[in-house]
Amino acid sequence: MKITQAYTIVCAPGRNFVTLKIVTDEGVYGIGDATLNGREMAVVAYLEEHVIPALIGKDASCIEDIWQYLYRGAYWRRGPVTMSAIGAVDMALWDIKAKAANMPLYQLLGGRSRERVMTYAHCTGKDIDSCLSEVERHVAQGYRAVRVQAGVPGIPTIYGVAKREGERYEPADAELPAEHVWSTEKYLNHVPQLFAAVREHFGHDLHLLHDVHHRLTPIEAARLGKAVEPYHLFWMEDCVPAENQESLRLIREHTTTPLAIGEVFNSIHDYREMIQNQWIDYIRTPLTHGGGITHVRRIADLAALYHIRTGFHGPTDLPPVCLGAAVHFDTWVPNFGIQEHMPHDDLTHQVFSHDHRFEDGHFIVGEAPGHGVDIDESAAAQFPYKRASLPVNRLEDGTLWHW
Ligand SMILES: O=C(O)C(=O)C[C@H](O)[C@H](O)CO
Ligand SMILES: [Mg+2]
Repeated sequence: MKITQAYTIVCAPGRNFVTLKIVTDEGVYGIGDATLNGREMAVVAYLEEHVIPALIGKDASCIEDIWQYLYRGAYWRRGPVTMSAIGAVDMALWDIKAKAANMPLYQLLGGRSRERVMTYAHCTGKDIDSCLSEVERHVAQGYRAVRVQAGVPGIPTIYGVAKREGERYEPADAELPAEHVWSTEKYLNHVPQLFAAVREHFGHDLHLLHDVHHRLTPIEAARLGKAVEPYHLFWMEDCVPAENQESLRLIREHTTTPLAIGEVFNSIHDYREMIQNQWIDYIRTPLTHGGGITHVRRIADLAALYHIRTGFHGPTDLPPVCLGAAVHFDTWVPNFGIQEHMPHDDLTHQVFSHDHRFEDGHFIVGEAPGHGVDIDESAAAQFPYKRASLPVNRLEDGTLWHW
């Protein structure tokens, strides 16, 4: 089964998405996601200039060899642009293989390990009270797990909190990066109050998650982890930027709050030290940014040796293609933890169809061959690309701060 054609489709039904379509001489095609939020066109250029020309004529069934060719065979390895490009190819090839075998992807991966996939929703509010209403709304929809983020008194804008009540937040909310102000002290004093209020109103059965978006130093993260221990979070996410993996050791030594990390990691090497030292509890890399199913499966297998589970990134900036493939992966992977779920809006669903369904806080995988997601190219053409950027952060004295 030879690859005869491959091309990218860039569209912005509400926000930017990059899709790779690979077509074979047998008429079977596959779809892969190449969306790297705020850096979309860098991946398009990498695919069009360096990957697609090398794919034409290759045997689409040789997923492993093509992966090795694009990764091991490249002088410049790793990094989000390269790994997202490889991820898109890999996802499309698994889609093709599963369609050719007339199987849903999860069957090809090894079959189901569970009936349904637990998800967590985003609950945000400008203050604690509006956050509590959002939690109530999501619990009424059936969610068993919620990520809770609230505005902090004295900080004008907090990333990850919707601008208006009942809305989603948009990570890439301006053509050029907006500038936010950050105060670690105000944040650290406020978050424990938020979780105390949520536990007081909703009891102890609901799973609670929180995302720090890399804003803390290791000792500050240790302080936050300890402070929220009475509210037993499901996880505290991305509490530090982790170029230095060893920083997780310090946090781990101080707190029993479980730690999730890695939505910006792209390779098993970004995790190796922290997995082998058991400094984390959940891996976050989505299939797109981690080189696809072939590579993320290896990270998950390494993690499983140390009781570490998956908790894939799934905001609206990852399109239904990535989410659809993730639902198959989540249905199969033995060490599944949870799946992030930020529902896409109607515009996105005009462009992408999917076969999985959402029920009672869970995803149920579909039975259509492949990963079950397709793109309507003429609908996509109605929504052209628009440059959009994530914000930057400065401390109150103007110092540029971490993501
Ligand atoms: O969903 C999350 O956990 C996020 O942190 C969202 C990210 O900030 C967003 O995807 C950045 O593109
Ligand atoms: Mg996050």
